[in-house]
Amino acid sequence: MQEADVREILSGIEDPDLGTDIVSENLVTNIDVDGDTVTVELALEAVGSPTEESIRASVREALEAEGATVTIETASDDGDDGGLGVENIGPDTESSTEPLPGVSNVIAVASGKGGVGKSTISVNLAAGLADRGAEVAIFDADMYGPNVPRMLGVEGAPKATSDEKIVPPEAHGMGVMSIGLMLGEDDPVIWRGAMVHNTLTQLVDDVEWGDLDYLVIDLPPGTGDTQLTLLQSIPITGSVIVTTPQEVALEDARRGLQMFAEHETPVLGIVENMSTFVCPDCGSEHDIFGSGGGERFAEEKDMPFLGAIPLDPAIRSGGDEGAPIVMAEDGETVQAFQDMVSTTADMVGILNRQKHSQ
Ligand SMILES: Nc1ncnc2c1ncn2[C@@H]1O[C@H](COP(=O)(O)OP(=O)(O)OP(=O)(O)O)[C@@H](O)[C@H]1O
Repeated sequence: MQEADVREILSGIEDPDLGTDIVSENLVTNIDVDGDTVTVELALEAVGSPTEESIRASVREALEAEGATVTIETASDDGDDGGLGVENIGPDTESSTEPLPGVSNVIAVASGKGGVGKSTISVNLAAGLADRGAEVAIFDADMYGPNVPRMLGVEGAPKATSDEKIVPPEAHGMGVMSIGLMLGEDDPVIWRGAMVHNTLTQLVDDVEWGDLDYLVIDLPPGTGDTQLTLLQSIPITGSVIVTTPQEVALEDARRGLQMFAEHETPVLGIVENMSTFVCPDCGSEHDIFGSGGGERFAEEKDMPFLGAIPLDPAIRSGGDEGAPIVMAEDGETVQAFQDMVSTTADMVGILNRQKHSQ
């Protein structure tokens, strides 16, 4: 088999989302043929995305059908975009700077309104991605309610390296950094506000994140200065907007969306949290905050809907005990979170592949 034959075979494989073949899309970044052994490098970066898994599987299948022994490498395999000689991929191509070296994707989780479950979604999204083998860290930028350490069972102050970088503590295989780990519990809220401008950007820069597939950032609720500072200072791949089905929360989500639009930050989609409550005693369904509002909102705004998470006391207890429910064995709530993780990773993949094909 020659390189040209491999290219020919691969040009018969279609990207299920973009509708183009993976060769014209520039997804195939290198082909190496040694007798019957073929090594293909693909510019796939969204670890945990079922669609990207299926593209890998199609490549393998197509080449194996021609009798080749196949190795597939992706940009994320060595945690280092440069390692494959792949240039100009990933979310940072347009900005040309890479403020967070070694970080492939930055997902910001936002909400217009407090208390809608933004931290819960951030923690379960991050843990779900890590569970699929991705290198993940989570940054809790919510200085008014820094819940992430508790939700992941992290205590104590982070350590520092000799060159004064902060090493985030680990939980469930993820690095966890939080303003909450730097602040005393009794520090006044007004002081927290004053810290924002000075420290937030620096804090992200000063942390030794290592090579990451995903950095998940739990933004403070609302659409104010803090959020803007973060959006301006970090190359965000895309944001996840969390809302409840309730009308007031949707109104705030609209404002959140406006903020992202003004800063030209792509939105990955909308998550509806605290959707239907299934009574554990009688099994009947109750729409305590309404239902379907998030999905309708996503439709109205022509945004992807990333999933509906039920109102389930097990989510709260998992959060209180430092054990994100997405990692539990089974059940409808776990499945709802798993689906949200899949759809979000798929959306990250689409954004990256779109950029790559341009
Ligand atoms: N789907 C759910 N079912 C049951 N409890 C939930 C659900 N989502 C979140 N909670 C609980 O609601 C509370 C608030 O959630 P969380 O802290 O994630 O919200 P938040 O939007 O990040 O809040 P804040 O605005 O304070 O940052 C927590 O106790 C959490 O465990």
